Formats: sequence, structure tokens, C-alpha cells
Amino acid sequence: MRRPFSLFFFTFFLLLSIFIYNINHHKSKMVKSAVLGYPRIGVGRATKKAIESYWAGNSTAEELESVAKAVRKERWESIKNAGVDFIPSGEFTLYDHLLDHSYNFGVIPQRYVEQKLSGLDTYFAMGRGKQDRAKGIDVVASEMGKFFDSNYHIVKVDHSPDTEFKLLNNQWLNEYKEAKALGIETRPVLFGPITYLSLVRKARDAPADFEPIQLLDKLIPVYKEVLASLKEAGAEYVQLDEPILSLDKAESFGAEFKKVYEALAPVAPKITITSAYGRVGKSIDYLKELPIHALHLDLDREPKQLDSVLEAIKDTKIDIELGLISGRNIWKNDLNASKALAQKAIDVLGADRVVVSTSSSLLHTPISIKVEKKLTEQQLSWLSFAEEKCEEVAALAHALNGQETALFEQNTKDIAARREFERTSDSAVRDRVAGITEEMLSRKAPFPERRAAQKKHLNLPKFPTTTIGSFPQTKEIRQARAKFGKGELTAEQYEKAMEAEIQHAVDFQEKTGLDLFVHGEPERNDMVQYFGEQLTGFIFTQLGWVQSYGSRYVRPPIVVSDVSRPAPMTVRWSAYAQSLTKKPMKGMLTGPVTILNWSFPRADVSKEVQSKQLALALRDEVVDLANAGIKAIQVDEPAIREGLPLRKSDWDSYLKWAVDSFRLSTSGVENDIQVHSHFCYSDFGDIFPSIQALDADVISIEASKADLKLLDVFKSYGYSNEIGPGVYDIHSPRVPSEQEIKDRIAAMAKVLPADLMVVNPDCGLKTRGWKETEESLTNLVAAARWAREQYA
Ligand code: MET
Ligand SMILES: [Zn+2]
Repeated sequence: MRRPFSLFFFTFFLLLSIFIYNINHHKSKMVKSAVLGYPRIGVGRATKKAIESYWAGNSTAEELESVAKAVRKERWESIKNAGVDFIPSGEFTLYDHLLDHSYNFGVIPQRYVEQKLSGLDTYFAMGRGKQDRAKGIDVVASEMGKFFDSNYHIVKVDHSPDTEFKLLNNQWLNEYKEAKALGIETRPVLFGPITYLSLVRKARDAPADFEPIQLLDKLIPVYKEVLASLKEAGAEYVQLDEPILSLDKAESFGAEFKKVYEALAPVAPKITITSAYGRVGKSIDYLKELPIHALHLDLDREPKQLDSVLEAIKDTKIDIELGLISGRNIWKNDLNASKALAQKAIDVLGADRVVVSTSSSLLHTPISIKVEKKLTEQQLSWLSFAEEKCEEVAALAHALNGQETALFEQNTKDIAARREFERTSDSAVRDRVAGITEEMLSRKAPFPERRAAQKKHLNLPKFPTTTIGSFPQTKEIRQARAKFGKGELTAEQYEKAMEAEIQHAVDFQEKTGLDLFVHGEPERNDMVQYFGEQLTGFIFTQLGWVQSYGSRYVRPPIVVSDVSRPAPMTVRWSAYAQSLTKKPMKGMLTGPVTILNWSFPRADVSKEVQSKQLALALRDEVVDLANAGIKAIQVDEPAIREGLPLRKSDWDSYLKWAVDSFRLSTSGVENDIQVHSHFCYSDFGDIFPSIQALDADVISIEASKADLKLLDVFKSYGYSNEIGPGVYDIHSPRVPSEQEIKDRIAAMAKVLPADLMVVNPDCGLKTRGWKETEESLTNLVAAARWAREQYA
């Protein structure tokens, strides 16, 4: 009896252990999938509408919170239904996720505390300021800054040596639990402490030698508290975003990273550090020593870094998360190519140490292509927005685990079809780009000679006054455009309405006494879209909204093929405007680099080539404007600075093609045509030599906010052509007094030659009302007249 009994047990246990081994073995050999973050706007722009309604006083904080909660649920379910393993939580926000950290950590500068607002209103005041004269509330917003090289803006709250951190609101724990209650396990997302301190602002009154990173020791306990609470609540994983790793300066942060992660790892869930927006570079030398669970790489931008990172971590305990599905573009991923790259990582580390992921948060993409009704089947087959990207991540993981899904098969077909389409390029455009010569990049004569010719041609006084292009875009203009779009106005009626606006703008400038006129740009919905719609090679979404800042969203055009100009785009408007006056009329174009930087570029051709195609199209427009009797032509490049690569070693090649593109677009005309350009939105100090290299005859530059810094730049570099540093800030409805403008001119005249100075506001006036525009420009003209005498 004994024997068969023990044999029975022996067999039973043998089978059981084989079974268990298999389960474990199978499980541990699986590649997993992750998504780093998701758009906040909500289906049907629910979040945006709820926030704006709350601001307008039309709904309560509770109503806003209930919409936010519904949107969070919708996001989690959408990612989960796509089949993604690691679902982000805690990165949803009502304004900006960096601002969330400051607020949650109790970093609320005194000027907001003094207003005695509710928690939510304090938060919004920190993001956008608040003014309510009747209640005696008047507080300015925190500074906003661009988030790496994206068009998303973060809110940078002031930090000083006496800043203290105290966990005020554990958003991460709350949202983790909120998802869990819905049956969804998530991976909470926070900025890593080093990136947090690198992105926030140093208070203006802080000592010169203070940097927020010096607050690290004070900040670590708050992170410990949040992370321990997540672990306690059952979170197995946490995602700490350290995009600062994509910058050169992170290479010297080894000691800080070591200190932070050695302190956090023991109390935290398993930590994945993400490194979106660029390559980790030399920072890998210290990253590989950290006690973390995994390191994420942006392989969309920087696929080449994979090999060296694998080599560095293969003998450590660190897993790899491969950011293969782009969080920055809207193109369908080539899943076969991604699979091959991921296979490399699997070969080195084993499948159990590999996660496939997005290259960054998907916050830079619209929600879904499914709502686009005007794009063709073919166009839709090229594209992938957030929802589709989640499906791609999951399909990629499945494929690596040996199950090719229907989506993967369809992807193979769609990518092949897109490649086929890419081969059917416009050979005339390609040939023209290939035929660009050095000669085409330069005006016929150098600036002094051109200047003499332009003086005769334009006959402008000293300290000439001008504006940057747009005049107030009134409700009437927008309504006319909307009616025309719906077919309620005929083309002829619409043109008449625009001509009436132009007539009004010209009369206004005559009356105000400006010198160099503009037509006012009433016909433009947007300075990029307007041109995209008239060029070949662009498509437009109906609902492809992407967050710019707070509740502001933009719909970038998409470059899908070669770009050319079938017909003149602006000539009829500028020529009409010129026919109404004897004063010179300035033609107005958006530059090639800005059109490209504010669009989704195509992925199959370099940005350099796309920019040059645009430049050639604009070059023809510039020549046509000149032939139509327009003597001054402005080619705006406000976005040239923001396209600058994150790593300094990549700057030169970008600046070379950016400068060449501008020169290509403006050099087709005779010496007597005055070429203008305009820059705004950032600090141009570091690229000022490139601005000079554009060789525009006149530049206008946003100077009224960052004034002192810019004056220093002029002092150190000088400037050899004509220049109009903005004399007042158009971003505020405030009317500058004549004296203020005089003071500004005087300050600038100290560092710039008076006879090269132009007097203008710091950007276009489309967001302003007519009343304040009239008052402001009247003061500007008076101040310029004063300057003419003062510096005679
Ligand atoms: C963001 S720069 C704007 C330039 C344009 N010409 C305008 O006046 O609106
Ligand atoms: Zn501007």
C-alpha cells in the first residue's frame, strides 16, 4: 500500500511543479507594454469646456471635479481597453502637471496666499493670475516656459532658499486609489525630483548664487512620503519622469541622482526613470549605478542610443523600457521596424527585462483619428493619435510575445502603402531643392548698399514707425470667416468683407500717423494654417487639438508630402491695400522654419528638406509681391528659437539649415526691396548671431518683457542692420504711456545706433481691441516724433 501511495504523491508533485514552473516561466518571459501619459482634453473637449465654464463663473468646483473624474475614467479605460499593461495615473491635470507638483508640495508664493482664495482658485491663480477689482484681488501668474522642444508650456512657480515643501495634496495617491476603485491597476507618474527642481523658477529676489536644485535635501522627504503612501496602497510600480536627462547639463547631475534614488528606492514601489525628448548621452554612466527597476529611453528621437545603453546595463539589475511609439508625431508607427529594434534588446537582456512604450507622454498628440470625418481613408491610414498609439504599443508587445494580432498585420499593409505613396513624390519640387545654389542664399548686394537703395525707394523718416502685421481680429471678422466656411457667404461677399477690413486698417494708420503700413491680416485664421491651406502637401484635422498651455489648444497642420505653391497666396490682399494709400505697404508672410515648427512634419523626409521646399514656395511669393509693387516684405520667424535642438552639439546643423531657409525665401528680390523679419516668444540671446546671419534689412524683436537681457545681448553682439526692439507689450490690454515708450526708446538708443532704430510694438495686435490699439499706437507715434528731434 505504501508504494503506490507515495508514487501517486510523487507524480502529483512533479506535475504540479512542472505546471507552476511553466506558469512562472511563461509569465516572466513576457514583454510588457506601457504608456507614459495621455491627453488631458477629454473626448469632446470636456475638460477644456468644464475649466473655462468654471472660470467664467458658470459652474461650481464640484461640477468641475465631476467632469475631471469622468475624464480620468475615460482615459484609463481607453488605455486599458487597448491592452496596455502599465497605465499611467496622476498625470492628469486641470492646468499643467508641473504646476500640480508645486501646488501639491505646498509651494505657494506669498502673493497668492495673501489673496485668501479657495485651494482650487489659488491653484488657477498660480497658473494664470487673477484680477477681480471689486474684490480687491489682483495677482499675476507664475512664469510660463516651453517644455523642452515641444509646443507645450509649463508653469514655473517661484522657489527661493526659504521655500519649504509640505505635502498639501497627495494627488498621486488619490488618483491611484480612484483608478483602483474602478478595477484598474495603474502606474503613478511624477516628475523626478531633479527634473522638478531644474524646471521650476528661481524667485527674482533670491540671492544670485541660489539655484532651486539646492533645495534637493528639503524636497526628498516629500517624495518619500508620496512614494511610501503609494507602496502602502498597493502600487507595485511608479514612473518618475526625468526628461532633464535629455539635456547636456544632466551629465553633471550624477551625485544628485545617486542621492535621490538611493533615498527613494527603499521606500518606493519599483521605480522606472523615463528620459523623454532626447538621448541620455553620458548620463548613462551614473544611471546604470542607480538602485532603480528600469530605465526608459526615447528611441523615436534617438534610436542610436540603444546599443550603448544595453551594453551599459546588461550586467546590472536594471530593466529597459523602449520608447518606440512616438509621443511627438501623429504618424502610424512602423511596427515591424520597432519589433526589430526591440528584438535587439530582448537578445541582450531577455524578454522579461523589456517593456515597450511610448517615447514620451501622449499629451502632445490629439486623442483619436476616429472622429476625423473629412480626411480620406488613405490619409487616415497614415495616422495614429493617442488612442491608436496605445493600440500600437499593445500590438507590439503581443507581437514580441509571439502573437501577431490583426492590428499588426494591418499595420504592415498600411506602412507599405504609405512607403509606396512616399515614392510618388513631386519630382519638380525635389529637383528644385536639389538645384539650390549658394548664390540663391544671398541678396544681390550687402546691407549698406541695399539700405541706400531702400531709402530712396521707401522714403521713410528716421525712427520709422510700423506694426508687426495683424490688427484686432474682431468678432465680425471671425463671424464672416465662419459664415464663409459654412457657405452662408459667397467668395465674393467674403472678399468684400475682408477688403472693408483692410480699408479700415489703412484709414486707421493714416489717421494715427504711422509710416510703414500693414494690411492687418484679417483674412488669416492663423499665421501657419493660412499658408498651409494654400500650399500643396498639407492636410488639416477637424478635431486634432493639442495642448499648448492651460486650457489653450492648437490644431497643427500635418505635412504629408512635397510642398509647393500652386498660386500666389497673399498678393491680392497686399496689392489691394497698397492701392488705397501712398504710404508704403509691408507684405506679410510666415517664414519656412516657423511654418514647419508649428506643424507636424512628415517623418520620411528630413526637416531640412521640408523647410527648403517651404522656402522655395515663399521665395516665389516674395518675388510676386515685389512685382506687384510692394516695397517692404516681412517674413516672420517667431518659432526659429523653439526649434533649437536640446543638445548643444546639434545646434549648428539646425541653425545652418534654418538660416539658409530664411535666406532662400527672401533673396530673390532686388536690393531696393526691404526685407523684414519678426521674432518673439523667447529669449534670443543664445542664437543672436544666427539672427544676424539671416541678413534681414530690418528685424523686429520681442523686447518689452525680457528687456534688460536683450539690451545686454545688443551690447555684447551689436547689430549691423535695422532693428525694432518692441517698445511695448501687446500681450496685455494695458495702454503704455507716451513717456514709457520714450524711456524705452532712450534705453535702447544707448546700446543701438539711433539711425538704425525702428519703432514698433513687440508682436501682432490680433488679440487686442481697437480702442487700446488706437491709444497705444498714438502714443507710439508721438514718442517716435520726439525721438526724431532728440537724436537728430
Ligand atoms: C507670433 S508672431 C505674429 C506675427 C504676425 N505677423 C502678426 O502680426 O500677428
Ligand atoms: Zn510675434
